[in-house]
Amino acid sequence: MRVAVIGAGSWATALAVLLSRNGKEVTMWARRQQQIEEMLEYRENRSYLPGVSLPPQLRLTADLELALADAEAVVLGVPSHAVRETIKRVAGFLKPQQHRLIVNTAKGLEEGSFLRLSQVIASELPDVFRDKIVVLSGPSHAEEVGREIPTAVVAAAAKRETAEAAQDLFMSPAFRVYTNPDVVGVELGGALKNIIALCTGISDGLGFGDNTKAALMTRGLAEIARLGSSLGAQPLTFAGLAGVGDLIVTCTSLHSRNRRAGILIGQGKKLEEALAEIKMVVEGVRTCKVARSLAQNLGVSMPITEQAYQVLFAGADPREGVARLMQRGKTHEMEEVVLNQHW
Ligand SMILES: NC(=O)c1ccc[n+]([C@@H]2O[C@H](COP(=O)([O-])OP(=O)(O)OC[C@H]3O[C@@H](n4cnc5c(N)ncnc54)[C@H](O)[C@@H]3O)[C@@H](O)[C@H]2O)c1
Ligand SMILES: O=P(O)(O)OC[C@H](O)CO
Repeated sequence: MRVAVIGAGSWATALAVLLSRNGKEVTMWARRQQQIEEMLEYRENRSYLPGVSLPPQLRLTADLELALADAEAVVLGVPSHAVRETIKRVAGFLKPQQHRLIVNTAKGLEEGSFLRLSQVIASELPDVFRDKIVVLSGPSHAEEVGREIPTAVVAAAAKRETAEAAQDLFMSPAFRVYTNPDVVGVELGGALKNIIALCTGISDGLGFGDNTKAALMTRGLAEIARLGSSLGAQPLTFAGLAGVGDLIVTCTSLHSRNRRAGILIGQGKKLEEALAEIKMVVEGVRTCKVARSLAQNLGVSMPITEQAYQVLFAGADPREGVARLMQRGKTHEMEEVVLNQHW
């Protein structure tokens, strides 16, 4: 299968390398010609994925039409805020008979519309492409995938054949792909865990310990599942790779940009300073704003997300945010379940 990878950041590059190694004919598109020149010169994406060689057969271009010209699968690897403008441009070159798979790999929610990214993509494409959209998510840092470190992810699509086509495309000895029909849950798990990763980073930056991190991750997963279920996700999905799996990797890995940004904020840096230092996209920041509004609109309780919002956008002291979480009113651990039973 011929593949166009759209974007040339860390994740797009790691996936383009993986697909090339899988024997696919891959063209990777970057919006800046200068980045293409750099990658052509060094056969390495030094800015976003240093230390990983670009296979000689991987083609590179800043010409979007050329990238899509003979592709059958399109893999979108741009940040969430760029998904709509990118798919709008891509749409102009898509042909229903030729382009059989549209894979989104970004993790986020659209500001303003509150849409999941597969919904954003669907809204910009003719109906004939609806069943070709797949979401690839799960615990997968580019730095490790680029080095062929064993990784397992999940491909979610409304149609089973579509998810299986993505599974066939990406599957390799070091990259195991499961399928899942729950697009809503897989997308929300991938997007919302970034907020919790910022929080565990803040906790680490404040000098708190593993107990605090475990509490944030566990209660974070509870509020992810609460919002997800209210939006139609299957609760069990949050126990899978796109849920707890991605939460674990992002909250504990040194590769995580969200966690690293959180550490800097916990150490006293302003949000803008932290983002400038990380340089790469920190999706949890925008997602926090969107998720907080969604939760408020739906009447869903997300106390950790609320405190993250206060710290990121309202100038709250992170230490006081943790104190407010610790001193909330008493509650059951499984309140949604327990309150509906005799106990
Ligand atoms: N890095 C990972 O390990 C990883 C793993 C899984 C998923 N993701 C997701 O993939 C998405 C991309 O993340 P990343 O890590 O590759 O980011 P990155 O910061 O490494 O790279 C972002 C790339 O997008 C480009 N870009 C920025 N604005 C753009 C625009 N308006 N149009 C087109 N291109 C634009 C940048 O020039 C850069 O090349 C995110 O949603 C992230 O959550 C990342
Ligand atoms: O580096 P992060 O925090 O953006 O996380 C990247 C991926 O989502 C991990 O699966």
